[in-house]
Amino acid sequence: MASRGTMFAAWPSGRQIWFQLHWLIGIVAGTVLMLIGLSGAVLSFREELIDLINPGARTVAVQAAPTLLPPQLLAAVREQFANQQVGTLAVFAKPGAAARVIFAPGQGERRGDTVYLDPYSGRALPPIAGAEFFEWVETFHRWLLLPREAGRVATGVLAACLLFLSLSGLYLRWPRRVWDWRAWLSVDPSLKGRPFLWGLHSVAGTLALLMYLVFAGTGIYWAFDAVREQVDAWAGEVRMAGRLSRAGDGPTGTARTTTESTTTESTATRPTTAAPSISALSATAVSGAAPAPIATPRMRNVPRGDAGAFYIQPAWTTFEKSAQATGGWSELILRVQVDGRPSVLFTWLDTAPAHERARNRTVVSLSGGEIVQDERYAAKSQGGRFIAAIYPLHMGSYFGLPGRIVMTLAALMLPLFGITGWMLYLDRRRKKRALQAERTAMAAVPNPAGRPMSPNKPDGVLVTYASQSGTAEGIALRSAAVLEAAGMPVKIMPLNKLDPAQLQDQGCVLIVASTFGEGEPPDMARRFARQLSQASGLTLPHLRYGLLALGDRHYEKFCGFGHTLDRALAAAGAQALFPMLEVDGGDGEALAAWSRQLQSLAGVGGQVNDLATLDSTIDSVGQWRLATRTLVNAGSQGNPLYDIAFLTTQAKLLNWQPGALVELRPPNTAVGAVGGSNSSAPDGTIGLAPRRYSIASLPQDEHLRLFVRQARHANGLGIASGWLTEHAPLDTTLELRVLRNPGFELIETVAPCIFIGNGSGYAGLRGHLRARIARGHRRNWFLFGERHRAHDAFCADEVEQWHAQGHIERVDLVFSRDQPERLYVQDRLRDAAAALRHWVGEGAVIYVCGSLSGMAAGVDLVLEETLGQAVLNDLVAEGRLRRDVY
Ligand SMILES: Cc1cc2nc3c(=O)[nH]c(=O)nc-3n(C[C@H](O)[C@H](O)[C@H](O)COP(=O)(O)O)c2cc1C
Repeated sequence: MASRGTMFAAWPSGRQIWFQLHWLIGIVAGTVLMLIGLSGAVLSFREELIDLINPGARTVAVQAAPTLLPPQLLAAVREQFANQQVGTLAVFAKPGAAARVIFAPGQGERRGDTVYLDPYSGRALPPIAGAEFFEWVETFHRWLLLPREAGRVATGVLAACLLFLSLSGLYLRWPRRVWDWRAWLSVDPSLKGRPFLWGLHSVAGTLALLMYLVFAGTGIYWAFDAVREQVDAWAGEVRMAGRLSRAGDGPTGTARTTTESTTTESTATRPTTAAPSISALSATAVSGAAPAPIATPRMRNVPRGDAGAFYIQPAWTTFEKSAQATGGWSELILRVQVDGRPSVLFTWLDTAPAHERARNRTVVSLSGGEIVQDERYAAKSQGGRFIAAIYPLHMGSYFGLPGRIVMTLAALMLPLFGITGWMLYLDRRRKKRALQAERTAMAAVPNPAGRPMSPNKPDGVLVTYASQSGTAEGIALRSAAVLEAAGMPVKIMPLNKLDPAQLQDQGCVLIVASTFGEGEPPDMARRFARQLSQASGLTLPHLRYGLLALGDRHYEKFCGFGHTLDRALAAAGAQALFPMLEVDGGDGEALAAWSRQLQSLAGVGGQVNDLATLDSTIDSVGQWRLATRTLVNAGSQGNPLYDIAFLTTQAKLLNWQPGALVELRPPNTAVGAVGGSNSSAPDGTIGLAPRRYSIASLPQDEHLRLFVRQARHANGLGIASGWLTEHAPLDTTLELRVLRNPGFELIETVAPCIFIGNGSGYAGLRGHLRARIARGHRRNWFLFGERHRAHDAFCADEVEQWHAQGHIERVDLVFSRDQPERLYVQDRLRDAAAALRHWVGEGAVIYVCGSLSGMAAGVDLVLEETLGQAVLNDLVAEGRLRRDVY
């Protein structure tokens, strides 16, 4: 058993570690990032959406009269909202644009109310709808609805995760043809399954990479004080005390627009205004240390003044003069500062600002009306401008509307990522679980012949695999199990545990290798591939090898790595046991060919059912109760055939595709019960290896039905079939695994179908027939063989009834021993050659289920005779000849 230990994966390579981290972080953080992306997309057009919901609520009809100036507006506010403290007042030069007041928050409130004012009269406009929703979205986007500090760190960590995912994703998808744009940006829509998802995921990632780096970088900047301070310091942006109260420029600064600043990119010049009337407000109304109108962590303790309570006319006049001297303003926010010397802070944009955060800040003393600070965007250093651009870069508004659209699309793509990433992960997990089950099954199988498992012995086989997502590994494991079951000494190990030089010691090696990237080896096999390409003096004259290459024909280099291996082994003098087999997706025919090769290598017959379903994948595993068991061929010359039904209490298990298989492992007691033993099992099988049967029912039947032929040997009944048909008491509960059977699945088509089979093969055909009938497809031809009508016509009643009802167009039941000469399915098919050609000409799909040697081989021959090899090849290539034979 020592050789089994080598089945487990070797130490992962650096690339595999990156991959593991990528999906781990992707799964953990990706889900929240999806929501952050969605909320960001909603916020990016918040202003437009609010205007859409509230048409005209933030603009009034343009009048010839001048608009009120801030002192007048504040007076109007004071009249209408006597009990409220004004936090900030925003005014806009754009004609008709409403002014906006944000009041200081009340006790226990996070944010004060927002009121829009008619700029001509100062009258409060009706409240706008939807603002609260956007605030909620913003709270989620910036703090995940957590308390601010904790939320800020949490979003910062998520931003760091996004950065990691973007960079590791870039590394993992780095194409070999770096200069070919297609390698980076095209995804073939004809790909299916995992390759398609992978393509979508990586191409979308490439497209959005730059935007994600911006999202992540800006997010990290806002989240962590230390980072921000460091970046500010590099940029030479030293914060002055007064700067702490910058309106609308909080540390996170994003999406402040509705409440504190504006995204308007208006270049409108300020309209002509009349001389302001002086507010009658008294300077004695100073309210000292009012709570911060809009508290941000760093602003919390800075006292604020109630702007409405101050006589700000002198300060306004000074500001006006100063701003007009440099061309005027397009929008401004004013706030009274009472920490230290009372002053008014004007945060404002020029008439043609570079972007929404190209702000100027002017602080004017309240008492003397002189300028205390005047910080102009135009005078900022490169570093200062860079810091100011962080928010517009995050929003995309730095590049105007196109930039905003691009960033919004990138944010919307985060869910696409999350979903494709999750799908890839779930697919991988499903495969991993299936593989784990295979490994466990392998580990449980005793060495049947009791021989030492030395692959170095001439009759020993080394099975090795190169797999990215588990398909090749699964096939390798099942291949090894099959060879073991046939009594061959087998050793299995992944290719990353092998050194090309080690092959010199092997007599026979079977390799199952998939292709990844662009015709490249899977990650796990890169080292081996590199060593092989460098091993110029490698000679392997004693080695015989069989190669199964997995790939997808939609890729330019179909089975590229398989070909690389094949060439290298041949060049080293190794002998191919058979020409390399290529598997495109779940190509049942290629796998059946591999199965036959395994069978001939092992020198056994009768095990092809296990082999032909090498690429099966598990749909479900669950407990089923053996409910009924009926002998359906009493008096037959053949072995007894039982119709067996299982029931389950778990409704979710009632889910499979027609053509699916069920796998069961008889309990240990079955060996004793049927009187067999591992080593003496006459069919070369090993005791408790799993057995597979076609499912004859559909999920809507609410039971799982099998037709099981009881195997009889000189020393007793077959272990599984004997247990199932005779020894297992009714109501026994056992675990069944339902497996997909890709090579035999029903094709969804209105084209005609021909169903050919014999014996217990009826089970596989019955599921298909039932499904076709349920879907209203009547162009079905059923051609089936058994021995005697008197005893073996177990399916005749229902099939003839379906025929009479018109569900099956043509039925041929062939009873081989009911007439003097033996007559089989293939003979009837030959007689019906003209009809066969006609049906195939109409696009028919042919399903064959039943015995391999007796029936399927004969049917193959007739198909070739009747249709010709070329048509037969086409049928196989198009997946129109589907077989489940054993
Ligand atoms: C990202 C990616 C790249 C692939 N590149 C190729 C290729 O270049 N040539 C090819 O024939 N198949 C290619 N395939 C298809 C795989 O080889 C195929 O799906 C195979 O069954 C995977 O087996 P595994 O699960 O053992 O890795 C690619 C699949 C993916 C997901």
